[in-house]
Amino acid sequence: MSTTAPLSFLKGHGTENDFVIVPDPDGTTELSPAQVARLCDRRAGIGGDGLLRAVRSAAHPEARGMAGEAEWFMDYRNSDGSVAEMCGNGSRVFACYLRHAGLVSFGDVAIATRDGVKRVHLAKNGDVTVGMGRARFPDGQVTVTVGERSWPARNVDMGNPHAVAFVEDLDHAGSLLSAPAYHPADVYPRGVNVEFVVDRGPRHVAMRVHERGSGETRSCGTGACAVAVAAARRDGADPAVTGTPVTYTVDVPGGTLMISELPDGTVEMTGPAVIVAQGRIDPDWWAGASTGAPANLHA
Ligand SMILES: N[C@@H](CCC[C@H](N)C(=O)O)C(=O)O
Repeated sequence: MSTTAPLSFLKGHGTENDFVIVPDPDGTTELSPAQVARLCDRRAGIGGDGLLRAVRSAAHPEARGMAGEAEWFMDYRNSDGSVAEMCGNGSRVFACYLRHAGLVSFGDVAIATRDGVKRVHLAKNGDVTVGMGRARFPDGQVTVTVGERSWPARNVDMGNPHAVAFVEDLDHAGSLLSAPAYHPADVYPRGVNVEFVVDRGPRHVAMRVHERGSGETRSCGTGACAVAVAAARRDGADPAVTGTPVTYTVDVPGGTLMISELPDGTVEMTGPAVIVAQGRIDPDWWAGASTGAPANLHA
């Protein structure tokens, strides 16, 4: 069901991965892919790399089973309206929204996501730490290509799929206006997020990312985790073997994330998150957005 009622919204970002936030506690504002794309449109809408709908877990069929553990479900969508399993930066911004709205306090909060319950810690200095779960390394050799250049990529699953390519220069990834090609073509049946990585120093890397469903973004939390664990394995570091955590500093165009892999194999991500604005959607514009009237795209 699509709503025609005016919506309230907020806008927030984590290391400049930015989101439209739609509070919908009772789960009555189901958004179609076209409506999400309109809201995320940077010229004809509010603008964002993605959208976070905040629904009580008990009120959402995908989250009802997690309601005992996590009161709130993060219904994440990419800016093209597609659904993704998980969004790392989104989970930090989502927790920040819950605190901003007075729904939780600083400290620990559990959030239901399509990749299960995530434990988040909200520090008073603005940093937000998320327990991202374990990285998985699906089998398969992958090659990613941009223009004339190709690189071997590590296949990393952080709840959502990532291809991590170590490159000599981040500029070699080009403009990233379109999605990098990958081979074999059937390795990611539901698409993939592609990270390009260079070394900056000991356990310090920098990356660019092309996100499935959103294009190039200025940060990707699941991507930074995938990059950190891929870099650790490349560097011969495995906390499960040594029994000590391994931490990488990951620079993204929009800031810096700290990623730690713990001896139990779980990954933690720490970085800033902020709410920057709130408001109401104009009902006339929303009626047009809901009926599919043409938006003023790329005017
Ligand atoms: N920006 C996100 C990832 C969002 C989902 C991704 N585009 C996908 O389709 O898997 C993050 O911070 O993790």
